[in-house]
Amino acid sequence: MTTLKIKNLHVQVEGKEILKGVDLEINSKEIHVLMGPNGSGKTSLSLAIMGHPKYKVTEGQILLDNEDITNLETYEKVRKGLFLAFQNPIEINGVKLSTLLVAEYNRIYGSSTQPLQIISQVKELSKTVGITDSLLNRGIFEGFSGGEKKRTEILQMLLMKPKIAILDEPDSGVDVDGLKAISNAIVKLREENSTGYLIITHYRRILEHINADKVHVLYKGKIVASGGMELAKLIDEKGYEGVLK
Ligand SMILES: Nc1ncnc2c1ncn2[C@@H]1O[C@H](COP(=O)(O)OP(=O)(O)OP(=O)(O)O)[C@@H](O)[C@H]1O
Repeated sequence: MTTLKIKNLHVQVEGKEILKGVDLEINSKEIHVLMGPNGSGKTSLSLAIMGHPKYKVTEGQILLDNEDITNLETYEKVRKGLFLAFQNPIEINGVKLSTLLVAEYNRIYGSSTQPLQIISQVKELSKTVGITDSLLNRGIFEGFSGGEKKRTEILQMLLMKPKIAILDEPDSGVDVDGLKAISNAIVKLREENSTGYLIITHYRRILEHINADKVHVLYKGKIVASGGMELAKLIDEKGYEGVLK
C-alpha cells in the first residue's frame, strides 16, 4: 500500500504565504476530493506537492511511504509514482502528443518497450476516454478543446499508472459523456492499479459517478472542514459562506 502524507505544509508564492499548514493523508485506493473557494490555494497545493519551483515549501513535509520527498525534483516524484493532471495544460507546438506519451512512458519505465507497442497501448486507452488518432498526431494540446485537454490528461494518467494521482479540476469544461468516461477511467485505475486520488473540483456532479472517501474544504490556505459526500452536498446547497459559518 502507498501513502502520501502532507504534514503541516506551508507554501509561499512570490513571497506571499498561500498555504498555511495543510495536513492530508491519502492511501492507495482512496479518493479524496478537495473543494474550496476560488483562490483558496488548491492549485498551489497540487503544484507544491509536485515540486513546481515557484511554490516554495517553507515549513512542513511531503512524505511518500514515509520517505521525505518534499525537495525532490518533479521527475523524481513522477518516477516514484506521483502524477498531476493540470488545471490548464499548456500547448506545446511542434511536438506530437503521441511523441510526448512515448517519451513519458520511457522516462518512467525505461526505454526497453518498442515505441510501436506503446502507441498501440495508447490507442487502446484513447478509445476509453474518447481521444481520436488525429488528436494523437497533433501538437501537444494544440487547438485542443477544453474537454479534449481534460480527456488527454486522463489518457496520460491511464498510461502512467501512478500510485497517487492529483487531478486539478478534471471535470471542468467536460461534456456529460466526457464526465462519464473520465469518471470510469478514474474508478477503473483505482480497481486495477490501486491508485489513490486527490481530486480538486468545484462541482458535485463528478461525485455522482465517483464514490469519494473524503471531501475536504480548503479555505484561505487551510483545510477547515473534512467529511463525507454529504459535505459536498451541503456546499452545493449553502455555498462556502453558509457551510463555514
Ligand atoms: N504564480 C503565482 N504568482 C502570484 N500569485 C499566485 C501564483 N500562483 C497562485 N497565486 C495566488 O495564490 C492564491 C491561490 O491560488 P490557487 O490557484 O492555488 O487557488 P485555487 O484554490 O486553485 O483557485 P481556483 O478555484 O480559482 O482555481 C491566489 O490568490 C493566486 O492569485
